[in-house]
Amino acid sequence: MKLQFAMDTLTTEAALELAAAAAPHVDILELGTPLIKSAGLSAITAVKAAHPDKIVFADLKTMDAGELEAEIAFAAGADLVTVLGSAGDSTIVGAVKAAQKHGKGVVVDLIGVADKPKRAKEVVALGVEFVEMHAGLDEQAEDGFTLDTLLRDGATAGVPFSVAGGINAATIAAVQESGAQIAVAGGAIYGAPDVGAAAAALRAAIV
Ligand SMILES: O=C(CO)[C@H](O)[C@H](O)COP(=O)(O)O
Repeated sequence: MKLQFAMDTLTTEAALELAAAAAPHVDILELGTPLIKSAGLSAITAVKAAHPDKIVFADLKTMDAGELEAEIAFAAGADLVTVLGSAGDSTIVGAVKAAQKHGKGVVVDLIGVADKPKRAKEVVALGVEFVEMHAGLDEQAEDGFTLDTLLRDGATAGVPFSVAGGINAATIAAVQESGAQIAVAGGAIYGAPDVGAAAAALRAAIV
């Protein structure tokens, strides 16, 4: 299972600092949606330039204009971009078209989608690389939140998937057991006093 570090910060400088500390322990460096909104596409270029050996993931969460939004992120250096699963098929197909042009990939984020296994199968048939079984920061803060539903949805979808939803050192083993190809961790790494050590601990928990 690969480890993806979601850098939910607001400046390119902060992202570069986080990436430098975590990079030895992670496979994928994600520029979080707030970072891209705050710093712009140049943040993608800066992270890719600093870490050309890593997969750079631009969490665009595109809902419309799929081809255009994916195109500008790939041109800026992204290897993977996200489109929302609640977007129309034509938006996803547009992003896939841009990915094919650049030899890159599209990930569909299933945040907010009620029937995640059903939508996962549909979007993989449209040509996306994998889906993200995702509970966002707000959903994680709701009473009674648990990762279990996401893990069950991933296991039953029958397509390649990642999981994101507050994964930490205590829960990453369950993510791996669910069959996920990628575990996404944000707060557990960037919120730790020692970012490198936190990333290393998550890596060590993957068997
Ligand atoms: O995309 C996101 C929020 O929409 C986050 O980057 C994702 O949820 C991973 O961060 P965390 O591990 O803190 O949940």
